[in-house]
Amino acid sequence: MTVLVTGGAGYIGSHMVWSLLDAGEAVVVLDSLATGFRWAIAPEARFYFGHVGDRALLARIFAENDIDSVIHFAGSAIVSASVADPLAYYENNTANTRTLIAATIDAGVCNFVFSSTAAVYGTQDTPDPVKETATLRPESPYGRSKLMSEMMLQDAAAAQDFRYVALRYFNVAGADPLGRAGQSTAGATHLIKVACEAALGKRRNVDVFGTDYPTADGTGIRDYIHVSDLVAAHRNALGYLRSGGEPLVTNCGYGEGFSVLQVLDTVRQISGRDFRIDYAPRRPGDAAQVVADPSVARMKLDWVPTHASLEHIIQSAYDWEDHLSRKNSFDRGEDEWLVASG
Ligand SMILES: NC(=O)c1ccc[n+]([C@@H]2O[C@H](COP(=O)([O-])OP(=O)(O)OC[C@H]3O[C@@H](n4cnc5c(N)ncnc54)[C@H](O)[C@@H]3O)[C@@H](O)[C@H]2O)c1
Ligand SMILES: O=c1ccn([C@@H]2O[C@H](COP(=O)(O)OP(=O)(O)O[C@H]3O[C@H](CO)[C@H](O)[C@H](O)[C@H]3O)[C@@H](O)[C@H]2O)c(=O)[nH]1
Repeated sequence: MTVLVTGGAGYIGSHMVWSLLDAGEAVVVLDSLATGFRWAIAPEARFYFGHVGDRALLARIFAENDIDSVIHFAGSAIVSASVADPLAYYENNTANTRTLIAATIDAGVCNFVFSSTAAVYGTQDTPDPVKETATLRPESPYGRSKLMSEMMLQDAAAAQDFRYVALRYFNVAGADPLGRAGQSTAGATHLIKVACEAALGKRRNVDVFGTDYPTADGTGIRDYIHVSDLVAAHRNALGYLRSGGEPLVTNCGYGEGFSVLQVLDTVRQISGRDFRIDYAPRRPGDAAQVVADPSVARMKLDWVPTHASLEHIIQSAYDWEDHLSRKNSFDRGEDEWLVASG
């Protein structure tokens, strides 16, 4: 049995591929390399260069491989970019996901794990950890594009022999403890990566977006989850579906929130380096506070996080950033050649 991982050249997908291979699974990756990297895909995985929206390519991939499950990471993931270009987000996150769901069902494959997001919740009435049953008020086209995909999955599962787990990730950060993968995104906007880059002198400063939120220090609060724990939740989701589990939507977060200023202080402590901080207006589409209630994942998926510490997350993100700084230009040249040659 083989697992198709879309977006397997990206940050989270590349960790997933390593984890599946570690567990003895066969893995096929489909990625357009829009934001991912050929070198980030573990060599033992079979790689198809192309788009999730390409129905003919999907049919070929299903025909050429003994796929029993799909894990769908491919997508566009930046909240502010979705505000600037909403239709691009509805196309890549909603329309292309529809194509993939249809091709998966056509191929007779019935297990589907989907990358959803805490951005489906938006700001809630209370600062309590949010449950899956909360009222959904996405504040950005990104959140809405993912929520529509969840709805398609729900409707498809009601009508077909098709089951899914939608994992609503909170803020994913950190890197593979074995140093094989990490977040390499060019022009990254995620707070922990941005702060590690600043600590290493790759950025001039860090902007704090909003100091007037209704939180203890006025800055946004998020639930940061280590990428290895997130990937473990996907492995459990796969096991759950393969043993006949019913469709499930569940949070993936720890249930503890940290403010932007707390994160920046921790990056300073761990790196031992100071960097410039500027206070800036709120970023469009951002919610004040988003913290998970993780009880459904614990109960239904037997998910037991083992990396739940902000210091540990930041240490691994910083180590990866340091590693990236030392990557030589030969690697970059090789990657460009592979993109050009497809
Ligand atoms: N990083 C987070 O904090 C976070 C939080 C919640 C949800 N997510 C979701 O997790 C998924 C992975 O995010 P990531 O942080 O690894 O992002 P990423 O940009 O590093 O990875 C996305 C990968 O998908 C590929 N891709 C994009 N569109 C494609 C298409 N149409 N066809 C084929 N490949 C395509 C990219 O080249 C890239 O390799 C996304 O769906 C994102 O919305 C991420
Ligand atoms: O340079 C920066 C970057 C971020 N922030 C702040 O830090 C917090 C976290 O921002 P990120 O950009 O790291 O992450 P988001 O919360 O915007 O979004 C991330 O988590 C979401 C779920 O909560 C979505 O899933 C989405 O895919 C993913 O990008 C926010 O309060 C943001 O305003 C800053 O102050 N300065």
